[in-house]
Amino acid sequence: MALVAGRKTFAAGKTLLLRAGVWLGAEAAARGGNGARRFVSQRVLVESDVTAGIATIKFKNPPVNSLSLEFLTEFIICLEKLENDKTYRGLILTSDCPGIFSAGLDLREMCGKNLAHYAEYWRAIQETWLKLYLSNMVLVAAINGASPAGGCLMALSSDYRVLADNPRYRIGLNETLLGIVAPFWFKDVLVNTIGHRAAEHALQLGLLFQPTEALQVGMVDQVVPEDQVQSTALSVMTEWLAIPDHARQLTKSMMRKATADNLIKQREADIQNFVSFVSRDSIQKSLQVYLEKLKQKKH
Ligand SMILES: CCCCC/C=C\C/C=C\CC/C=C/CC(=O)SCCNC(=O)CCNC(=O)[C@H](O)C(C)(C)COP(=O)(O)OP(=O)(O)OC[C@H]1O[C@@H](n2cnc3c(N)ncnc32)[C@H](O)[C@@H]1OP(=O)(O)O
Repeated sequence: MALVAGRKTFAAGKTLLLRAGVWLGAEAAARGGNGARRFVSQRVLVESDVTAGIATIKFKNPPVNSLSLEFLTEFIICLEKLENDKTYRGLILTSDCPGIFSAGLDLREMCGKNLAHYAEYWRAIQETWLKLYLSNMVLVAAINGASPAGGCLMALSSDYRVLADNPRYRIGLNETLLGIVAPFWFKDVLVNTIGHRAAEHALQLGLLFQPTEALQVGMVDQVVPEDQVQSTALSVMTEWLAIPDHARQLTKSMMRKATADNLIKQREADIQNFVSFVSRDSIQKSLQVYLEKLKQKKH
C-alpha cells in the first residue's frame, strides 16, 4: 500500500500529503491547554491525552465501521503517526458508531472488483494487522459494539480486551458462515488467545460469542456494563503503563514475533492465495448472497 511519499485523495476530496508516514496535509489538529489533543480525519478520530501519554482511536466509518480501503488507509496513517511520536505509550481502540465496534472486512471490496484491487486490498489488511499486532504501544480494545471477523481480529491484536455487556455485541471469527475461510494468520491469533481446541471449534462453526461466552472462552479479558467500557479501558491502561516500556515491549515482541514472522515471510504468497480464492465464481456468489441477505434483513 502507498504508505510512501505520495498523495492520496479521499472521497470527500480531501487531499493528504504523506511522507514517510507523517501526515502533513489537511488535518484538523487542535491542542487544548490541558494537554488534550484531537486529530480529525474523515473516518478515524484520534483523541489524546499528552500528559498521560495515551491516545484513543475511534473508528468512524458509518454505518458499521467496515474496513474499507479508505478506512484502512486513514487508520494506518494515524497509527504510524502515534507510533512514531514517542509521546504516546498507550492506545485505546474503540468505536464512534453506536452498537458496532467493526463489521470486519468491507464485503464490497471483495465483490465484483478486479484482481489488482483484491491484491491492493489484501495488502492493506495485512499491513493494518502487522502494525497493530507489533505495536510498541500498549493496545487496549474498548469493544463497544458487535465485532465479527476482521473486527474481532483487530480486538484480538490488542493486548487487552474490555467488552460491553450487551448480548447484541457478539464477537468471533465467523468467516465460514460467509462461505469463506479465515486466513492462517487470523487463525494463529485466535489460537494464541483461546487455545487450539476452542479455536478449532469456533473457526469451523464460525461462532460469534455473546459477552459472557466470550469471557468464558478467553476471547475477551473483561465484560463490563456498557457505560463503563471506556473508564475500565483507561484504568487497565494505567496499570499496564506502570510497567517499564523497554521490558514490556521486549516481552511483547518475544511473545508475538513468531506469529507475525509467519505472515511476513510469505506475504506475497498470502496475497496471491487471497486473490485466487476470492475471485473464484463460487466465492463471489457466496459473498453476494451474504451481502444481499444483510441488505434484505431490514425489509
Ligand atoms: C483453501 C484456500 C484458502 C485460501 C484462503 C485465503 C484467503 C482467505 C480468503 C478470504 C478471507 C477474507 C476474510 C474476511 C474477514 C471478514 O472480516 S469478512 C466480513 C465479515 N463480516 C460480517 O459477517 C458482518 C456482517 N454484518 C453484520 O453482521 C451486521 O451488519 C452487523 C455488523 C452486526 C450490524 O448489524 P446492523 O443491524 O446494525 O446493521 P445492518 O446489518 O443493517 O448493516 C447496515 C449496512 O451495512 C452493510 N454492511 C454490514 N456489514 C458489512 C460489511 N462487512 N461490509 C460491507 N457492508 C456491510 C449492510 O449491508 C447494510 O447496508 P445497506 O443495506 O446498504 O444499508
